[in-house]
Amino acid sequence: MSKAPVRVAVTGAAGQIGYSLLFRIASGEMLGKDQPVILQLLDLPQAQKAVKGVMMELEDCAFPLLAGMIATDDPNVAFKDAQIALLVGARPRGPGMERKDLLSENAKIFTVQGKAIAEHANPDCKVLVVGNPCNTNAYIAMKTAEKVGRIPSKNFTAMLRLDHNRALAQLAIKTGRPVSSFEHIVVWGNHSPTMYPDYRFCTSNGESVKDLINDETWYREVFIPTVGKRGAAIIEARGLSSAASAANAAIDHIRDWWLGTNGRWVTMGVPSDGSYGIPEGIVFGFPCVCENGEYRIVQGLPIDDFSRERILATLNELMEEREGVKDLLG
Ligand SMILES: NC(=O)C1=CN([C@@H]2O[C@H](COP(=O)(O)OP(=O)(O)OC[C@H]3O[C@@H](n4cnc5c(N)ncnc54)[C@H](O)[C@@H]3O)[C@@H](O)[C@H]2O)C=CC1
Ligand SMILES: O=C([O-])CC(=O)C(=O)O
Repeated sequence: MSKAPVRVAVTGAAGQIGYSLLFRIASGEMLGKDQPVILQLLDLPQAQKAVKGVMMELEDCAFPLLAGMIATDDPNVAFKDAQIALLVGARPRGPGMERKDLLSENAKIFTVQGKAIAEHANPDCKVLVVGNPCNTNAYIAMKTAEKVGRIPSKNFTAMLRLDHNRALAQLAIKTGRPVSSFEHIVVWGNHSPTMYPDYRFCTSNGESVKDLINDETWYREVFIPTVGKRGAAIIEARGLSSAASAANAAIDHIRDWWLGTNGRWVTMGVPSDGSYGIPEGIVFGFPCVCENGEYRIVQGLPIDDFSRERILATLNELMEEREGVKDLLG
């Protein structure tokens, strides 16, 4: 017997990430090739015509797993009974803008959507915030939802997976080894240039990547800034922010959370439970493993002086962002 469809809400459905994301969800790449889905698409009133166009193309793919879809500009309708909510819709960064510039503009969206999720979504809804600044937007949605109290706070996550994937790609290029040979990369902190891609635990076919590369200057002066500033480099090159790679990372994040990682580490932005001294509730990139639809922060990793400094820098930025939205949260 076929499985009951899973309701997946996607905001910003008419946008460039939406255009890469929706087709892959409908084809089964996110929840599995035997899992039907119903897409619940949210966008602004002025984007409804474009959403209809995307739905026409989804129809034309004749995806066997696409069990239904709706388009709406009402968050209460979009999140109704959703088991997964992908919050993509927000204004993206243009050339020369930093993520901070987006903070106040996009923050309001996430109070409205956090409340709508809390009131209408499935009580175990898994939320991934992609729209930037994604860590703080996830924090805003979580805090707003906490006032209603139906959805566990730990279900509000932010997308650090693109940074994780970017770090893997840079290591593969540097060593000439396949991406699939690497394990145990971590990207700590904020999805911003302060993030800390940490290769100290990373192995390739069981060998230490740090020893293999054996070049601390490359690590500190090339690898870390290349990964941290990759978003800006894409904007510079394309004139638009990353979209297909962002959609791919969103698929990876939810797929691993939903189906498990078999012990592999993945980076997820999750509300801190106090691990590694990160204040509770701050949405922070941590190494996680996923099993049975739950994630768990990998514990007990040693933090040396350099790492402590980097982790504190990205934490301080997140604390400032939190301070910046305090008034919105009442
Ligand atoms: N966390 C990450 O790694 C990444 C995050 N991003 C972020 O993802 C977001 C979306 O990027 P794109 O798809 O390229 O942008 P886009 O401008 O192409 O699309 C955004 C869509 O969101 C819609 N939208 C705006 N406000 C909305 C609201 N209140 N409710 C529902 N829909 C709304 C717009 O109408 C538009 O259709 C941006 O914030 C961008 O910075 C992008 C790449 C990576
Ligand atoms: O940099 C941006 O604004 C888009 C983004 O988050 C990324 O590509 O990492």
